[in-house]
Amino acid sequence: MSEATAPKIPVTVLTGYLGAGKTTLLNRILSENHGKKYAVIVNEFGEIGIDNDLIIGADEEVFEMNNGCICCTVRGDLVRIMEGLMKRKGKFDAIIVETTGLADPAPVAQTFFVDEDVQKNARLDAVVTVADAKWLSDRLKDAPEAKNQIAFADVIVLNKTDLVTKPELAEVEARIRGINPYAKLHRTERCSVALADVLDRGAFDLDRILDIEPDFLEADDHDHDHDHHHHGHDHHHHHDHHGLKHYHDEEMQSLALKTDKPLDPNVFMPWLQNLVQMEGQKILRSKGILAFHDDEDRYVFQGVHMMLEGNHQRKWKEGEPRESRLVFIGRELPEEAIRQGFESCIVS
Ligand SMILES: Nc1nc2c(ncn2[C@@H]2O[C@H](COP(=O)(O)OP(=O)(O)OP(=O)(O)O)[C@@H](O)[C@H]2O)c(=O)[nH]1
Repeated sequence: MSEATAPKIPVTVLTGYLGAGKTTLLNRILSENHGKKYAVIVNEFGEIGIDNDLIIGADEEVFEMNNGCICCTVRGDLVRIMEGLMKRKGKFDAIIVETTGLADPAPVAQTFFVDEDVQKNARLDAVVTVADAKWLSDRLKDAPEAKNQIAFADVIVLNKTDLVTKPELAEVEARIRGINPYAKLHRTERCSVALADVLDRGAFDLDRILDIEPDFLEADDHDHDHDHHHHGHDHHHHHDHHGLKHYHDEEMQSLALKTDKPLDPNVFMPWLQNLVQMEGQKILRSKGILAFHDDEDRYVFQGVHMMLEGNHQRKWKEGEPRESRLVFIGRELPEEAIRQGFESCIVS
């Protein structure tokens, strides 16, 4: 097939606020028996890549864009990775981009319309937003990214229905519908949706997006304004690319910890539980891969506010450095206390 008539590769943008279930959905997609080859691009907030390690699916190629939101700077990265993938066209059936929970999906979606090379070869199939039934209502009050993620969605996976009552679920669904009445919505536990409900939807609706963002198709250059808005006590950073707004929550911090010495599980687990119990309002998200003393298996933990989950994931591989890596994401993180607490869990 000639370049001009070759079908464009569908791209699914997977978004949703911190801890909503994006990686859970991605893993579900990748581990199904779909017979397709996906390229996955992940973008993480925080200095140490942990998500990359939590994505299962041996066959997929995972490209990592680290540090920061997919926005003015990281978008260059996205374009570069996309261009690299296009050179290997035919090797992939589809591309999935998992954004950080703090990314505004608008500039990501925009890349597929304003970058000429990308636009020639790929088409945005759908923006799929995972919404956390337990925490979304709170985040709609204090995180503009969360609202934009809902507004831009073609498909919404309203996840963690197990953590809320029926009336709470109806309430959060009504809030979502107030922002986006159009998206197809699926209520899920552990993101259990049929693949066909999220992939190859042909759902991205440019006209609707132009209603929300009239300047969506304006290619931006480098002269963006930076101004600051105060939303209540929160401080957000707002770029205006010829009218296309996207936001950064400048109070959001990430704290990464690392050690190559083993941790004592009998000290670490109570410390972590106590920490998220006490500071779970400020710590929105935590996760880590841990090497415990006298333990042949890697331990993975995940936290969203004060809720924690953890399990042994697999054996440490031969030659793999037995290193513990953790990240805490939140506002006003008690950094010193966290560092000291962590140090005290190291077996000396
Ligand atoms: N109770 C409950 N927990 C869930 C559900 N879905 C996912 N989780 C848990 O929520 C946590 C976060 O899930 P992830 O899939 O890592 O969320 P994410 O959106 O990729 O997180 P970030 O990439 O850090 O923003 C994990 O501990 C999951 O096991 C659900 O339906 N119910």
